Amino acid sequence: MKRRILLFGGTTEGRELTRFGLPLIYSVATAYGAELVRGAENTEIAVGRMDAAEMEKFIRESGIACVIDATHPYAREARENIRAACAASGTPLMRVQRRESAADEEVIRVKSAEEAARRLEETTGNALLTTGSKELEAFACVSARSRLFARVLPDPEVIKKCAACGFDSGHIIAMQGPFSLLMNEEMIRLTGARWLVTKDGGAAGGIEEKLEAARNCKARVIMIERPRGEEEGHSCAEALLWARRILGLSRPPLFPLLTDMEGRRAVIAGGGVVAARRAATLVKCGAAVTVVSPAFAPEFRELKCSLLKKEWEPEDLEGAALAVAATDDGTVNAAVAAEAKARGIPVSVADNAAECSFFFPSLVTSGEVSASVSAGALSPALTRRLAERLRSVWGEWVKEERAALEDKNDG
Ligand SMILES: C[C@@]1(CC(=O)O)C2=NC(=C\c3[nH]c(c(CCC(=O)O)c3CC(=O)O)Cc3[nH]c(c(CC(=O)O)c3CCC(=O)O)/C=C3\N/C(=C\2)[C@@H](CCC(=O)O)[C@]3(C)CC(=O)O)/[C@H]1CCC(=O)O
Ligand SMILES: NC(=O)c1ccc[n+]([C@@H]2O[C@H](COP(=O)([O-])OP(=O)(O)OC[C@H]3O[C@@H](n4cnc5c(N)ncnc54)[C@H](O)[C@@H]3O)[C@@H](O)[C@H]2O)c1
Repeated sequence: MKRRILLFGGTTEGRELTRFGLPLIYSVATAYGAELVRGAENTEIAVGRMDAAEMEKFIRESGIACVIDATHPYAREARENIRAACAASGTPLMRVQRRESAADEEVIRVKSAEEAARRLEETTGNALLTTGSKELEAFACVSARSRLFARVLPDPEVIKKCAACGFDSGHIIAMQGPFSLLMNEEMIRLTGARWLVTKDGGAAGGIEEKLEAARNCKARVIMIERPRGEEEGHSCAEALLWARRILGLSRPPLFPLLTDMEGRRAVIAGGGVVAARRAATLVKCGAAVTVVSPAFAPEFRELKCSLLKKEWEPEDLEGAALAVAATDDGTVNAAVAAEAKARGIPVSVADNAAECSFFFPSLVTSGEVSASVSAGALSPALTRRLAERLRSVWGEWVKEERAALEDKNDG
């Protein structure tokens, strides 16, 4: 049987992961969620909710090599079922989750939809609920129901549920996001909302557009916080790389963007063997290399670069054309990556391929003639082996081809 990835989606991240032609079974709760990924290459769609036992059976019977859980941060039950099914069937699992949105003092933060409803009950004025249909029952306790407008997905089941919760058609906005700032503003105006209720869905959930629209329309925001005690998930890029490595899938080759580093500042965080190897490559390319680290491997003695004996700090990236994060501390590497990206400096992160804005190549040189080897960041060990073979012949080949060209020009 063909080995495939089981992707639990229904979110922006889930949809994003259907774009790469991975062999997927895309599991989604509603027909509407399925509609959104129709036509995705290599993707079979499974509609409907499953409990843990059904998931385990599905995994065992469908040739599933690994599972990606990209369900909504609030879909706690689905997440627990997925975790249990993977543990029971011994299937590798990666959780994909968007980052939490930044705090805003103006926002009233609550723990649950029920608490949001209680807060609304203490207030007056219309409210636009953008928390989705699953949460609607919680708002049934609000006595003046005509104050409430529900923005939900245009799915027949969802509309039925709205009606069951007492929302008549004049109080339902059935539409698929993402919603722009202008659309949010218009909906707040149309409904005369003085309150906007939202979950903390992170950037991909359109939270920024909601918050700004509310500010502009002078509506107050009630935000339902994410369930506590939950670990941060991985990014789509990490999941993509992880799944490709597990299934041994290829990808289009990386495009080697050749850059003139002569005399330009390159900053490396970390002073171990990986840092030394990268420093050597950059020095060979004529870069002015600065290495920041509390300690340095012996390899640095031979290298012409500036050594700053201290822990890395953000200011170290000042004026850099290129950055490399190669400490043995993942938190420091992540901080280097974030700072470089904020400053628009390309950065390679030695312990996390998914966070790289460029990949450090294996460079094979003879004078100014270079070849760059890469295994598409899928197997650095393969890259290294191939580069070593090429290095053993490269100088000779360059010499021979130069001579052949000269013969041709002479003759
Ligand atoms: C080419 C080279 C340049 C250099 O480093 O100078 C290089 N890695 C080399 C060797 C190497 N790296 C590793 C091993 C042990 C592997 C094993 O044992 O299987 C070996 C082999 C060995 O050492 O023999 C471990 C490793 N590497 C990365 C991760 C993290 C991850 O993938 O997420 C981990 C796990 C770390 C951990 O466990 O924490 C990530 C990256 N390494 C890259 C470059 C980037 C893309 C390369 C491409 O496009 O193919 C990429 C994706 C990002 C980046 O760093 O820019 C150099 C060959 C030098 C030469 O000979 O010329
Ligand atoms: N991409 C690759 O080729 C590759 C290969 C092997 C390992 N790795 C990854 O790269 C990392 C580095 O590998 P290594 O073998 O060079 O490790 P290492 O242990 O030899 O060196 C780590 C260096 O980081 C420095 N450091 C620690 N905290 C620092 C801080 N706050 N600021 C600045 N420097 C700090 C240490 O002083 C040390 O010099 C590993 O943790 C591993 O995850 C990458």
